[in-house]
Amino acid sequence: MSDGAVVSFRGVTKKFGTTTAVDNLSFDAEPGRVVGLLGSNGAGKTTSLRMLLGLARPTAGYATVFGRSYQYLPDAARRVGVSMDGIGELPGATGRGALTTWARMLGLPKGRGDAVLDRVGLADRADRKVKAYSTGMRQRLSLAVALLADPELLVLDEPANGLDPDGIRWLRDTLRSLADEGRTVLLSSHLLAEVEQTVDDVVIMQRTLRYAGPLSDLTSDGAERLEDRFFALVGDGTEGKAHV
Ligand SMILES: Nc1ncnc2c1ncn2[C@@H]1O[C@H](COP(=O)(O)OP(=O)(O)OP(=O)(O)O)[C@@H](O)[C@H]1O
Repeated sequence: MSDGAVVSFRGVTKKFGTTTAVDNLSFDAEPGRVVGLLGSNGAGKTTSLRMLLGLARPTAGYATVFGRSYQYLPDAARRVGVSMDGIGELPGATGRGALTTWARMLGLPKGRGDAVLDRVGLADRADRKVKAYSTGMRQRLSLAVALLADPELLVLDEPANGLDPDGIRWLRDTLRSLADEGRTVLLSSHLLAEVEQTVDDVVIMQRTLRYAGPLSDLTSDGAERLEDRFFALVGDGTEGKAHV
């Protein structure tokens, strides 16, 4: 682990029966950086994030947050904000109601929900039922839940999915300002064009690690596009029926 890494993967492998979803994955996420975990559909991104959060057990290797396994990290639910399908969803509640419930569970003041609703641009739709939200509004609400406890690390699984161009720009600016505040953001995505304008560092995986480091090193300071480098590293989509 490098000194002070917020997230570390070391030789992480996950097998589901005879399928190897993740194979010997190692990388670090450094403080104050926006790190994009990139890969085609089925590359193992969500499985990797689930292992980081203690939701799946590695077959080999280990992943840590702030130097510890998530399940042994004191105050983990406050220090690590998570946006991932199936986590924090309360479709029968209103946006405000869902955040109030989560704030209570995290031992936070009730007003905290309104603060994050404002930050994600949902204040004027706070009293609508979540089940009536569009996909983009659900993404914003999910980020609001992740931000509730003012976490040092955000782990976001495909946060750009379902956002319109305005939403993508909003997400980019929001993630940048979160990193400027000293937070670390680890996000997964297969939307290369959006990621290219958002992240500082990239981790490209296709079951195994293909690249980890600054985006600028990969794209020769803008001379090459991320998409071209991505396909050179993972193949053209025929391997594992990749689709990006
Ligand atoms: N619980 C599970 N049981 C069996 N196989 C699984 C399970 N979870 C994931 N897999 C398999 O592991 C591989 C990696 O899946 P994963 O969801 O991590 O990929 P991903 O990169 O997040 O893909 P996507 O971009 O499509 O969400 C796939 O082949 C998937 O079918």
